[in-house]
Amino acid sequence: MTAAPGVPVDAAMIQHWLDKRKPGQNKYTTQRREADEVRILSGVFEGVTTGTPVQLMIENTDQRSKDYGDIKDKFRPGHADITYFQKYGVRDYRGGGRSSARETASRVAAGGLAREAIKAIAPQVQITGYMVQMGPHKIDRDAFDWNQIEQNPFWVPDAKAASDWAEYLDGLRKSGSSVGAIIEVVARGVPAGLGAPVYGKLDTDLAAAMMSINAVKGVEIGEGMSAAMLTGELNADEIFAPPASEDIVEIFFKGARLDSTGTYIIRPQNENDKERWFKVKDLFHFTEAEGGMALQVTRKALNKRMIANGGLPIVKRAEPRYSSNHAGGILGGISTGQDIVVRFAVKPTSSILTTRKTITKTGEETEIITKGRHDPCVGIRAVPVGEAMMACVLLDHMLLHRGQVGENRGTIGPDA
Ligand SMILES: Cc1cc2nc3c(=O)[nH]c(=O)nc-3n(C[C@H](O)[C@H](O)[C@H](O)COP(=O)(O)O)c2cc1C
Ligand SMILES: C=C(O[C@@H]1CC(C(=O)O)=C[C@@H](OP(=O)(O)O)[C@H]1O)C(=O)O
Repeated sequence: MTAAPGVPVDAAMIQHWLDKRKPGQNKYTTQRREADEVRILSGVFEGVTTGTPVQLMIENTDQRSKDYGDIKDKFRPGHADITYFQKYGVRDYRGGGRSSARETASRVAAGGLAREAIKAIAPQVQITGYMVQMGPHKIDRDAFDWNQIEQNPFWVPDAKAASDWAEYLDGLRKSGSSVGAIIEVVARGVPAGLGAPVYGKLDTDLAAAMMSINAVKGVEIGEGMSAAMLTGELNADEIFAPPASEDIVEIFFKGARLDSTGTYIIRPQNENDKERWFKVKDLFHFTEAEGGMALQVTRKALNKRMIANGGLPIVKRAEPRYSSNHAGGILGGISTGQDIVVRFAVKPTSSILTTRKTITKTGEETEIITKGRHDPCVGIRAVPVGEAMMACVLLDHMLLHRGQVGENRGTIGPDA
């Protein structure tokens, strides 16, 4: 993939996300053991992207083709064996091969890099995925807790669901069956204005990206399919002016810079006054601005010391408020500034230990059971994959937006 030049990145940052997806971490996923260790082959020099293509490598170390020996002339119902044969005329039975979700490791690696690049442009953006349904079992939205997501093997924001699902999936797994799931991915802090009319819609690209993940059979944005049941009044996300205390103050520090230790060196307008130079360590999210660095705070959080240290304040109106988010953060293909909410459904794993009817390559009817090491619910490991696709699409749209309109955008307020 190609990222903008100057994005700080190293293998450990990418590895963090790969570790969320890698197989064999608990009894609820495939028992294939892969370290999924990433190596950066090109495009990064002295800890930053150079702007040339970044090539990453993850090796397969635990493939076991012999597991597929029994089904080498048969097609697994629900997997891609039959369509690959119909298209290419070659039955490569060694695991899923090109159709295997082993490939999703590379998506997560790319997503790790995309996250770092997004951080450099819009540090407030947070992308989080979680499961909202496994088979017939839904989470309790009233019990939603962001802090729970990392605390259980299913990435579920509801502690009770996590323990109920553990028992449910264990039973299914032991019986040699599998089950489908729904994953929700939310991007918070995305600025309004990403996406373009007709051919470059943000929702079109997000839907395509999510649909391209193995086993995905449905994608929804915001209210999604349920919008069909609403009236216009119920679906309207009503718009309100934000309170003045929420106004954003952008403070520009002329000549400020980030030093090699990750410390922001801020200096007052008077360059000779060395006494008053001060250093700020990672407390605030500064962004690079022409001739210095800028910091955005709410009017409420504005502190006099920032101005005393040479910051030049420009007040911007806060974003409009909405009564609800049926739109899922996208209207007319363009982000509204609200949370971007995408859901996708994955089908149950097709490689199961229960007998199913199928045919052979030569057309005889037969039966099949699929042994080997398979995920009883692919939804679990699809969570980091969905997050990665969200990151890649958002980064693409941030760069497209910047290419077309620069940093300008329509600001709602008295001067509009
Ligand atoms: C993270 C993840 C893990 C998966 N693990 C398995 C698996 O262990 N066994 C299997 O048969 N399918 C698995 N799948 C699904 C197959 O890759 C997928 O069904 C297959 O490529 C056919 O493509 P389609 O379902 O998109 O039409 C997994 C999918 C994902 C996203
Ligand atoms: C290896 C991974 O998942 C694989 C996805 C997969 C499939 O059909 O999609 C089938 C299994 O592959 P194999 O039988 O070759 O071990 C899973 O283990 C991975 O995600 O890294």
